[in-house]
Amino acid sequence: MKTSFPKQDIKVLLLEGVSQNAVENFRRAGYSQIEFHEKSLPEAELKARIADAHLVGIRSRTHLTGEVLAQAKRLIAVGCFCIGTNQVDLEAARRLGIPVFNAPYSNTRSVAELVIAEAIMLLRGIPQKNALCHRGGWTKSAAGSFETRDKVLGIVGYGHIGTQVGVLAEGLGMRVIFHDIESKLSLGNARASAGLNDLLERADVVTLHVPETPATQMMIGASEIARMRSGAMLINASRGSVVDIDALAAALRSGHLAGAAVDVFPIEPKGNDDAFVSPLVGMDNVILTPHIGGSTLEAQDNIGIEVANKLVRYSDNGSTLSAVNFPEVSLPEHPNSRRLLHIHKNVPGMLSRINELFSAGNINIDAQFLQTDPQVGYVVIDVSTTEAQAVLLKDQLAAIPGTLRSRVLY
Ligand SMILES: NC(=O)C1=CN([C@@H]2O[C@H](COP(=O)(O)OP(=O)(O)OC[C@H]3O[C@@H](n4cnc5c(N)ncnc54)[C@H](O)[C@@H]3O)[C@@H](O)[C@H]2O)C=CC1
Ligand SMILES: O=C(O)C(=O)COP(=O)(O)O
Repeated sequence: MKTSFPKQDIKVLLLEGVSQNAVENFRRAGYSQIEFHEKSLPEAELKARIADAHLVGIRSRTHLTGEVLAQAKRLIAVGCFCIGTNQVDLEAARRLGIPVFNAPYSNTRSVAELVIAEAIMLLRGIPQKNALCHRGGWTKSAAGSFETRDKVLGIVGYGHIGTQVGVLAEGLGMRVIFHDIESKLSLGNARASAGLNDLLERADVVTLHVPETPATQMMIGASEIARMRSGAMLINASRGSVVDIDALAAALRSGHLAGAAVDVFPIEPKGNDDAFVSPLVGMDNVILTPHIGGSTLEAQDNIGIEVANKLVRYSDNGSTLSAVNFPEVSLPEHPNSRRLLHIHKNVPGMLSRINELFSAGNINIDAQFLQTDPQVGYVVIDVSTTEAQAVLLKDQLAAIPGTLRSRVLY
């Protein structure tokens, strides 16, 4: 499909070492201006690089704040090559008419496998035994070592990852309980707990799989940790903001908790050359991993394809299917029509003002797709007209008060 704005002029900015599959997908789709960075960029450089980018791809480390997005004058869409979208100011993006996409499933199995491996390791006391062996020590003892069979695994956040952890844990013979703010179908023999406190009081191992939201910030603080069973273990592969890390360190030091596995931190290094600092450093009974829950080659390769495809589809066709902050429109192609996009504030009378333009110009609408959310309306209009007339219509559409964006797609 030949787009009205030439694809070779569309600048794609990819950060944080997203999979080369993404680069290849963009190239295959005809995009040639691809700027690739292995790391996230310091804020000043990010603002400079994003200023003329049309599509940007990030992972969990790059913060697209309202201030950064305000610099991105040409940005048409954001791709989060991960699950979490808390690093993007989704409201600011929506107000600017910028849809944000992510990969909601591709790395979930990788996280679930890591969590199960960690549960086994923690229950056996392997982190401290391993550390001691490396220092020339030897603790051949069964004290503090347990099988997973019959132990209670408490899952906080029973979504895509939490449910998979539950299924794998039941395969090992664990008893699974979960807590979620939504009512959820139990898989296998898993049972909903009577609330977070009930789960904390009953579980031998607690694992966190909630997104970062205002409600989950510091969800596990000193008083929640105090409720956990003496000798219990905590696994956090969700977000660093969910756990009060100082309270966790104190509980591990005092021996109230026997161990922990932590993959995500309140402050994480920008890239592999930067130092990692945490109150948990140096504790033998803690497994520390550098936010690699979703970092397997399988997951990253699939995410590269999935998110690049979503960005290409929006850029080529206007489809916003599975956008996380935007009305979702999935569109068939009408190659013999011209396609116009109009993104606007969702205020009364907008559609009639749009349609007046077409009837005034005596232009037949071949197809029209509209979706709204409380803030934004997104309408796609396919019309039989010349390119020059489509450009004129785009300018007229842009002049309607409340317009956020208007484009001729092809
Ligand atoms: N360590 C890593 O590399 C990775 C970390 N993650 C993190 O894991 C999180 C979870 O991922 P998914 O399971 O795919 O998300 P999901 O959206 O499928 O599941 C999250 C669940 O948490 C529940 N929830 C939300 N707020 C809650 C609250 N206040 N209390 C209790 N439950 C609550 C939701 O209802 C939902 O069922 C992501 O948001 C991301 O932050 C995801 C992938 C990789
Ligand atoms: O998918 C997520 O939400 C993750 O936390 C993984 O983030 P990453 O792509 O490894 O920076």
